[in-house]
Amino acid sequence: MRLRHKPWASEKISENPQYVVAQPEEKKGKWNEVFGNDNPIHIEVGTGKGQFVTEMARANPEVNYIGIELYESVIVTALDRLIEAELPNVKLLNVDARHLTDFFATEEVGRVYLNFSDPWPKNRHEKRRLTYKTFLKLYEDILIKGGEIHFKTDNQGLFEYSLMSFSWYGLHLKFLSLDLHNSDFEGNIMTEYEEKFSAKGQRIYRVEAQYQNQ
Ligand SMILES: C[S@@+](CC[C@H](N)C(=O)[O-])C[C@H]1O[C@@H](n2cnc3c(N)ncnc32)[C@H](O)[C@@H]1O
Repeated sequence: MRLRHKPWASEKISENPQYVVAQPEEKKGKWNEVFGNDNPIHIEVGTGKGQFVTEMARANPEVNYIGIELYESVIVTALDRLIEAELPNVKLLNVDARHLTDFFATEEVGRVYLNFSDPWPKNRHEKRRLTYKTFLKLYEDILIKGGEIHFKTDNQGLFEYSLMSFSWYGLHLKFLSLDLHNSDFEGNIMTEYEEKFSAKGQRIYRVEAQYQNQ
């Protein structure tokens, strides 16, 4: 993700706490109160400019979505999208996913989406990959029993690594596709990166990984 310095982003984010939730650690264990219903909560880690969470929220009003993004200069575009969409079932958090357990209680999250996560191809950066074992432990700590990670990427190396990491952790792999756009998967909602890479002819890989802790 190419980052552009946007000095006004911080102000815009703090002016819109109904979309980019301020002090999210105070909402830990209370997200259903924030949304005002008992619907499941699905999170996207590394949400970028927010197309996926916004369109998922529009398509699935019975699910609450939270997009998590580290950079203000990126999340501010997702914020514009949410202001425009006026949907009650989607929020954003401007936080580092390394601290997910500060923001969500045990079994508070129904599903984790990882879309086009940064590949960090160098071995010495393995720990930064969002499918590294320490992240899988964080997701396990906040997901419902038998919860799932739904993962899409165009990056073959990251996909192979992630399949091994999921398997090593004991997750059960389902609906594995090596070419999502030429598969029988229905209802795919594209992310910004997915649109960009598939337009260049890149294949999209997808898998669902389920924790075996029911
Ligand atoms: C390659 S972009 C993909 C964006 C979007 N999911 C898509 O498919 O279009 C990855 C995003 O993940 C964010 N990200 C990476 N590590 C993160 C972390 N530890 N916590 C929160 N966001 C993170 C990056 O800032 C970047 O915006």
